[in-house]
Amino acid sequence: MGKFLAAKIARFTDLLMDAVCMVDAEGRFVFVSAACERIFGYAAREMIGMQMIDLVAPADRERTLSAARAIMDGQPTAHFENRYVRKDGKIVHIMWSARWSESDQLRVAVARDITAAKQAETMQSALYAISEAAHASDDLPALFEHIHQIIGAMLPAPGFSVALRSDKGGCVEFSYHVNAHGRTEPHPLACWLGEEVLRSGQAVLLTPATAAALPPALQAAAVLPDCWLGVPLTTGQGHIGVLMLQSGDQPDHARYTDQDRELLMFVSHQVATAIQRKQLHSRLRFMAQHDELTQLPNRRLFLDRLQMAVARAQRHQCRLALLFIDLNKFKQINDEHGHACGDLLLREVAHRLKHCVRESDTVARLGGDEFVVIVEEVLVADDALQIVDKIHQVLAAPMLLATGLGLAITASVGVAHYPEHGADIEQLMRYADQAMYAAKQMEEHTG
Ligand SMILES: Nc1nc2c(ncn2[C@@H]2O[C@H](COP(=O)(O)OP(=O)(O)OP(=O)(O)O)[C@@H](O)[C@H]2O)c(=O)[nH]1
Repeated sequence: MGKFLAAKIARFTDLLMDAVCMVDAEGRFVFVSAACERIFGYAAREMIGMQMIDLVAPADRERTLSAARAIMDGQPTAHFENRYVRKDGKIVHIMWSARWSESDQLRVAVARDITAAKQAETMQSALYAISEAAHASDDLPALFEHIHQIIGAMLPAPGFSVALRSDKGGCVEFSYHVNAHGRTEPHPLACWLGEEVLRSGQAVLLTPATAAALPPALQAAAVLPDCWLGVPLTTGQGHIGVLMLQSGDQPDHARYTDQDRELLMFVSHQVATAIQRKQLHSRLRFMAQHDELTQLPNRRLFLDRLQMAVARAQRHQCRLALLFIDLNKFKQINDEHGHACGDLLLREVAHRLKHCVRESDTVARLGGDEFVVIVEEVLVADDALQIVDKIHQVLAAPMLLATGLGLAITASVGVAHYPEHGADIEQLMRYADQAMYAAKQMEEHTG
């Protein structure tokens, strides 16, 4: 090829969508085609003489240097991918094909900007991962942790919060909150951001440069070197909450950009749907396991809990007590004051029974006016008897119902102890039921 033609071709490389670069043995750019300015943001004259590695994103430097060494050892590379930091601080994803020219002592490389394709791929896999997480997570806290991991793989997210619209009013309640130091109280800035995003329904990007727009009390906090990004969680029912990221003390190029905001907005729809699905699932599960009137565990959940409590007591060789409680003459209350008044009384009884035991013990409603209590870690039989006394006392205190009526009620209580009165749940329940029946007989004779 004549010298004249070669010079012409060199000029045509400016037309290429891909960039052509030449790097010398010391790793400095000696030639860059015009496309480099579009991809890297530096003019050709600025790039010439720069160390190639200085432009590579720090996390990819080691990998890039070892690929460069392999190329210089005579192994041409066709699809090497790494990330560069543009002059404006944005990250670009590049796919390289490169070869070492021994005679020219130059590495000749063609670079393709694959950022858009990479982002689409990232977004696609994040959307898929979020919908998978909605199935794989047992409950909302587990789902939030999953979502934190998924979003943390796309964007820096040492700080991550999900705040949901409170049932009680228009404001937000933090359902998940982690910052770079672990789980702490939400920062006042996070609270403000949550309210602001929910109020406006718009994404908000807070950087130290935008701190002046904040309420004066928060401005000092926002001068920290980190960025905040909040996006609404939107479903068909409107804005159900806010997703917030906090960058932590990151170098400039790791701060959030408008691109990140768009990415998070896009993903947030999937997150909102996943949260809503999980909330609905949790509500359905709660309804299947609890009594609608008193919100206490129902018979099914009680049987599960009793089974587990007996297994635990067996394993640790400790005791437990099972209390069967049946209200006395409850039918009369219904008959004299009406069913609605009976309902209020059952609710109040449930509330009082719960206060007779520890949080870890179970109070359940078997149906009608029958309640049960599982008391774990009972040391001596007397412990359970003290609880029985307490139950009689709390029920005897008149219950001021919403109707203004004050009613007192008594109950018959039967107690079964594990292991003395039964080795399994059937035996224990039979014993407690009989003991309760005996107590009722006694009550009827004496009362
Ligand atoms: N208000 C209300 N009443 C209920 C509910 N479930 C069952 N009942 C009523 O509870 C009453 C239970 O009657 P009984 O088993 O005879 O109980 P009791 O009147 O306390 O009789 P003793 O236990 O022998 O003292 C019945 O009248 C049922 O209709 C409920 O959810 N709400």
